[in-house]
Amino acid sequence: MTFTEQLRQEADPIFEAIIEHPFVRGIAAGNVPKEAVKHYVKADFEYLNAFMHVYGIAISKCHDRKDMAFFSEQINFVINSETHPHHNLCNYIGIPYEALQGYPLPPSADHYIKHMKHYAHEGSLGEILAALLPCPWTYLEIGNRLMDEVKPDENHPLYEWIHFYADGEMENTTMKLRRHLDSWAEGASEREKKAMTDAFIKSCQLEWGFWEMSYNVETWDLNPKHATSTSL
Ligand SMILES: Cc1ncc(C[n+]2csc(CCO)c2C)c(N)n1
Repeated sequence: MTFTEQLRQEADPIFEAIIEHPFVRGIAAGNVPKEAVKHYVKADFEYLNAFMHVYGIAISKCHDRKDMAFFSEQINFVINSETHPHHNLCNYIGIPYEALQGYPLPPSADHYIKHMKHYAHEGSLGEILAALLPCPWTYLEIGNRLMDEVKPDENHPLYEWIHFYADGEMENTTMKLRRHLDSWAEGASEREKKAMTDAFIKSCQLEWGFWEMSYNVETWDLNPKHATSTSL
């Protein structure tokens, strides 16, 4: 079994919990509560900014041009393409995308980006890859499962969202990250493999937490003053 196959096996209960999460079930049924979608898009816009920062730091740790090119292509993909599913969600709730940008991250999303930035600043390239991988991998599996289960037609309000994540590009990104991480793991010590596993499993849990945060419209209830600026 490859290293990333082992990671996937260990994280299986979390992947299942994500697929069964009420927000994801709502995407399947085309009836997610609009407040939850609004909360998700606000947080995800900022999450994607943080994700690009992490890719940028990953580039600074690469020695190989092929790896630099991969991360730089991914930054382009996030800027130019990850906006499509957001536009689909904005159309679904009838709110312009621009109105949902520049908000502070709720606690669980804040935790997730700080977790990734921790590995970006303190970790090896292997640890960064492990922290990043659940992002495309969980979405790829959501997309594939919803395509199989729902087989949405163009009248489904979240048709584009589902198609976007079930698309070959998501598979491609996931496979490239996996291959890179698998080859890194071949030369890694037991201690580093443990750190990479920890980074991966926590990112999977934080992916679940992001759906939960959106569905429950989580806020910094007890400390509103500190929630007034984006905390990137
Ligand atoms: C919380 C959260 N997790 C994952 C994604 C999906 N996603 C974000 S960036 C990216 C490209 C990776 O190179 C993908 C697939 C999301 N939108 N929000």
